[in-house]
Amino acid sequence: MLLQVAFDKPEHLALLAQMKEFADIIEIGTPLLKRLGLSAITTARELCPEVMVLADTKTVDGGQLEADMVFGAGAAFMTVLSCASSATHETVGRRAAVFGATVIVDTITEADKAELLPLNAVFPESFGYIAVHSPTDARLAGTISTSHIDAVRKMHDRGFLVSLAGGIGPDTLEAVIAVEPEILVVGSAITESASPKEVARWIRDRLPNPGRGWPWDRR
Ligand SMILES: O=C(CO)[C@H](O)[C@H](O)COP(=O)(O)O
Repeated sequence: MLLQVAFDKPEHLALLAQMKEFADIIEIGTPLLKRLGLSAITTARELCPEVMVLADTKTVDGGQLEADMVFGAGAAFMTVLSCASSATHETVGRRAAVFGATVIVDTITEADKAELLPLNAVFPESFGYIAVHSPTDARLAGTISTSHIDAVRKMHDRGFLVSLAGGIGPDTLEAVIAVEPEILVVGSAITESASPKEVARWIRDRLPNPGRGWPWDRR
C-alpha cells in the first residue's frame, strides 16, 4: 500500500522535508495548485526529488493543456474527473503516456459510473488508478459516509487499482486498510496535526506492504 500525503495549503509545504521519509507520493492539492501554480510542483520536486508528485488538477476539460503543464513541471500523476468527457479522458491518457506519467480518474460522486471500465482498457498504462473520494465539503457539512470505503471493493472487482481519499486518519485507518486500496491518501489528519511527523509515522507503520501498489508491481 502506498501512502500519498496531500498538501492543500501553502503552509503545508513547510512539512515537505519531514514527509519524504513516509510519503510514497506527495500530492499538490487542488487549492494549493490554484494558489501557487506550477511552482508548488517544482518546489516539491526540488525538496523531495526521490518522491513522486501528484498534481490534483481534478481536470474536467482542457485536458491536453493541463496535462502538459503539470507533467512538464515534473508531476508523475494527475487527476481527471470521471464526469469529464471521454475526449478529455483520452487526451489526458495520451499525454500521460508521452510523459511516462499516470492518470488517476477521480470519481468523487460517481463511484458507480459504468463507463470507467472501457477507459481503463483503452489506456491501461496511463489510467492507472480510480480514486474513490469522500468530498471534503460534504464531510465538513456533517455528512459522514463510509460509501467510499465500501466502493474500494467494487472497484477492485472491476479490475482497477484504487486510490482512497477523504477524511482518512488514525480514526478510520483500520477500516480503510481492511479494503486494501493501492493508494491511501491522507491530508489534514497529518498536515493539520500538532505532530505531523508522528502521525505520518504512525500511519506508515500500520500499512500492509508499504511502498507497494504501483501499476508496475502488478506485472
Ligand atoms: O482532494 C482533496 C479534497 O478534494 C483532499 O486533498 C483529499 O480529500 C485529502 O484530504 P483530507 O485527508 O484532509 O480529506
